[in-house]
Amino acid sequence: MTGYILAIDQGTTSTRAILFDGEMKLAGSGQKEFTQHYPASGWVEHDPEDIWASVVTTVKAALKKAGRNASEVAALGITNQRETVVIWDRATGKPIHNAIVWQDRRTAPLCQKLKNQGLEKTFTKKTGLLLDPYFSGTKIAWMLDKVKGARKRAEKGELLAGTIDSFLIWRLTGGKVHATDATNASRTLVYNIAENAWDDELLDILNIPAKMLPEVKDCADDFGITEKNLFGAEIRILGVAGDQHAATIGQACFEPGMMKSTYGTGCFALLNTGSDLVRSKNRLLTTIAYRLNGKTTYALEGSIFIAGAAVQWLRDGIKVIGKAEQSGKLANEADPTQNVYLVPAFVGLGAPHWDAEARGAIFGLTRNSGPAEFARAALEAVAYQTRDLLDAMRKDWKGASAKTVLRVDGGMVASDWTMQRLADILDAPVDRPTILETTALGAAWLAGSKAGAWPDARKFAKSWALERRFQPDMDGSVRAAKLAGWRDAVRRTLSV
Ligand SMILES: Nc1ncnc2c1ncn2[C@@H]1O[C@H](COP(=O)(O)OP(=O)(O)O)[C@@H](O)[C@H]1O
Ligand SMILES: O=P(O)(O)OC[C@H](O)CO
Repeated sequence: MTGYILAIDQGTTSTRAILFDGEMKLAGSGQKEFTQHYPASGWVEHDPEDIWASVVTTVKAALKKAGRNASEVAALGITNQRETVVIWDRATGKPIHNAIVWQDRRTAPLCQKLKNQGLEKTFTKKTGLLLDPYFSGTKIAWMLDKVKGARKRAEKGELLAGTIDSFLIWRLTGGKVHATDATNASRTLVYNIAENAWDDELLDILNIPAKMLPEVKDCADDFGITEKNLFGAEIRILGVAGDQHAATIGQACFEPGMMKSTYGTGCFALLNTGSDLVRSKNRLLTTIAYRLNGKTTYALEGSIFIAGAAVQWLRDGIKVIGKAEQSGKLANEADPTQNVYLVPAFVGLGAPHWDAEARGAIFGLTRNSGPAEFARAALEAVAYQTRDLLDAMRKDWKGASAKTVLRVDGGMVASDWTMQRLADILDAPVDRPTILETTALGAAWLAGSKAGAWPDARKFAKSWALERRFQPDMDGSVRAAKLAGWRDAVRRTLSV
């Protein structure tokens, strides 16, 4: 057996396949973007066939780049965009509808109806989540309601449901395995995170037949074997985790109190709380960080919907930059005496506000405000939002000490300006590792350690290497004034 481990990172806008060698170094990779479908305002869909095709193509590309065969791969790990959900035909493997993506807001009326019935407490107590369209459960209910004959067929056992990992496992194993892992299950709104089981009462409320749901396994577990004809040899699937959970593992945040934040399209911060299932009083989510050898580790999560997407807005929306990497330089040119704030509620606000109806706003414009002030406001918004999450985490759990160091990853951490401003606003150090593909690395570690080809968690954690630490360097009174301005801007943006 060789130590080559393959990771599939199935993200919101693209799929990446990465082959790591026995030294956990990148040996080859492939990436493919796919089409985003916006069939109505606030709706976001993916064609599951596009996703499947991108997976097959990128795996082949990664093997080819590395000059390796599938027979040399000891194991495969899958990590995926979370909450996005597919329903497919058990007999043919064909989806009955496009995948409904995590960003999709179509089930807001259903969530409101359930809230009006006083059910949010029940959902939160059992799942650690909130009644927001973000999560999979109401999306499954919507498809069962709207696709003709779907609920009857689901009741007869003809249809299967699952998050993207589950759909890929079904396809990769040629329809032999219908499974998911505990982290993906914990994002569905129908999984009891204290009992580690699908919850009959919640399934009943949403009218979802239990028989359409996958078996829930540990993150490092036996998820079946890929069909030989796909990649030329069978590969064992031994690791699965939602992308933010895989990044937590890839950043080696194995100890309670450790925290990572990933800055891609959105920003997702996870704080490891160990075996403590912390119930947030500040509208953070409680989630399963990972489940290994039957032992569940929990996390508090703050989810921000717009981070790098605000940089895309600078580039594609108001066209003040040509490339994302120009944003830091432009922000650096902003007039320090102007207090311009952007609240990027383009698709509502996530944690800790959860305001689906709020929309983006900009405050503090003067006749001198221009592209530089807009760029600074967009980048600073990411720092302010992370600060709001950290404050909420500290209020919720004593283990989140004032000494918390943030480990960061994702496309946006390439911006030194943003990382420095993040440290300044958090008043805490920000650590950028040498390996930025932490999500894929986390999935690879799950599979590699299960295969016995990669080191255990303790040794893996020792291999984490710092590229640069950003230390806070802002006067306390300046920080306080800036935070007061931000909080005022958010107050004026909220819809209620
Ligand atoms: N140098 C940079 N400065 C600021 N933002 C950046 C920079 N490079 C990339 N980004 C932002 O990072 C995001 C891409 O990160 P990535 O982790 O690939 O996202 P995702 O996985 O969500 O598609 C984009 O929104 C882009 O605007
Ligand atoms: O695909 P990403 O990296 O934008 O992550 C999406 C998150 O998992 C959504 O919860």
